[in-house]
Amino acid sequence: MTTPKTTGSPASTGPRPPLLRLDGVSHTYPGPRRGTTVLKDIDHSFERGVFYSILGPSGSGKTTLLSLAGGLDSPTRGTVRFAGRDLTELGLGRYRNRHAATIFQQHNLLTYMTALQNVTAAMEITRVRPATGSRRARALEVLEQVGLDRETAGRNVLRLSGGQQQRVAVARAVACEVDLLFADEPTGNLDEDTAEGVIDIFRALAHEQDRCVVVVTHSQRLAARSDRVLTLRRGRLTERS
Ligand SMILES: Nc1ncnc2c1ncn2[C@@H]1O[C@H](COP(=O)(O)OP(=O)(O)OP(=O)(O)O)[C@@H](O)[C@H]1O
Repeated sequence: MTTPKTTGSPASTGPRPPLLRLDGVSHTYPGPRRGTTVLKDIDHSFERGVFYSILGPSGSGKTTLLSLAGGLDSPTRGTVRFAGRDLTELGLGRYRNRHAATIFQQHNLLTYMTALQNVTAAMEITRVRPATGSRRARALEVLEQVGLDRETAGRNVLRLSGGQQQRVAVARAVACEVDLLFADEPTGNLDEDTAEGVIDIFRALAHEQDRCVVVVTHSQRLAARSDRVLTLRRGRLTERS
């Protein structure tokens, strides 16, 4: 998947906009009185080639931030821009199908499909054309990378353990070859070795394939292996120097 090189008029020659830019982003969930404001006036850029982690206490709004950045919801105030284009103008569905993949805490796998079919179906939606071989072959390769062999790949996802389902979700997002990959606690259900393997994949996506990877986590270990550590607290996002 490629990022549009320019925005605005074809004649524009200014510097390239950030891959993802949040400007004045605030988010309030409806509720009694004025509702609950979870995110407050967040300004931040996410760039290619960088693996970010976002830490923060439970309930601080990490998942909310990820859902706005991943185009699953729109902020109540402010803008989210992909390569300079407002997501509402680009279309959230189009953004999710072409440019951003999210690994959810609940995996969100299609439960009537096998692990392999979950990966190939997502590749079809994002129109991935592997450099060599078929989508099926590429899907099996990525599943293998996350430690799932052919036999496991051919099983219905409901017949997999929680950790195996999590790995299918990681493989599905990786195989989509989009510019931005978001993940909510992607190593939460995994043993140490498998978790390290998943972190290795995220690092390689950022550093070798120039993608942007943003991971929400409670794991200091994962954060220590990311390039930039952000902290969300009381609705504000700050970067650890
Ligand atoms: N759909 C919703 N409607 C109303 N309130 C919500 C909704 N989703 C989340 N919240 C509230 O927003 C706040 C932030 O939730 P969020 O899930 O973003 O936090 P988090 O930092 O990801 O938490 P955790 O680390 O426990 O997963 C919480 O107080 C939560 O109860």
